Amino acid sequence: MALQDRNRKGFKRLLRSFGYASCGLRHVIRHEQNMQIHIGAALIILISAGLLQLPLVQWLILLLVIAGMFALEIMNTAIERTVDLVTEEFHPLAKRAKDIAAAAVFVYSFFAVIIGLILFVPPLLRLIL
Ligand SMILES: Nc1ncnc2c1ncn2[C@@H]1O[C@H](COP(=O)(O)OP(=O)(O)OP(=O)(O)O)[C@@H](O)[C@H]1O
Repeated sequence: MALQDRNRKGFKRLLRSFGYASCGLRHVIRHEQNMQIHIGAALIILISAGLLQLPLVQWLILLLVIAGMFALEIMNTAIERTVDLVTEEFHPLAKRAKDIAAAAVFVYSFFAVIIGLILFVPPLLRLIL
């Protein structure tokens, strides 16, 4: 956002903010392999949920988990870019910051997989057995 826009209010500013956000989103989708993997996984999960006709509450849980995953990956990328802006030299604190941001994604992914198993294994077993 241009610096002089920061004090402006109103619909135009809101629209401009959406524009900047979609620019950031496009960047992450284009340049982050992990984000592409998350999108692929989310599509497979949503199609599977449709095929298994999961109940509404389980759909809502899935959507929340998927949205959280996307948002966390986007924040991780923002932290990576910020660290790169501060230094492109090797620095222990740069490593620490990036590793911790990656750990946040890892922890969330771990629990997302557990939630996925809890939601999908019972209907899959019912289908198979
Ligand atoms: N400036 C730096 N100083 C020290 N270590 C760094 C620095 N930049 C990156 N690293 C180390 O390299 C790892 C990978 O960093 P990089 O910026 O390539 O992210 P990445 O693993 O490609 O993440 P993603 O795949 O999500 O883009 C970091 O987690 C960190 O351990």
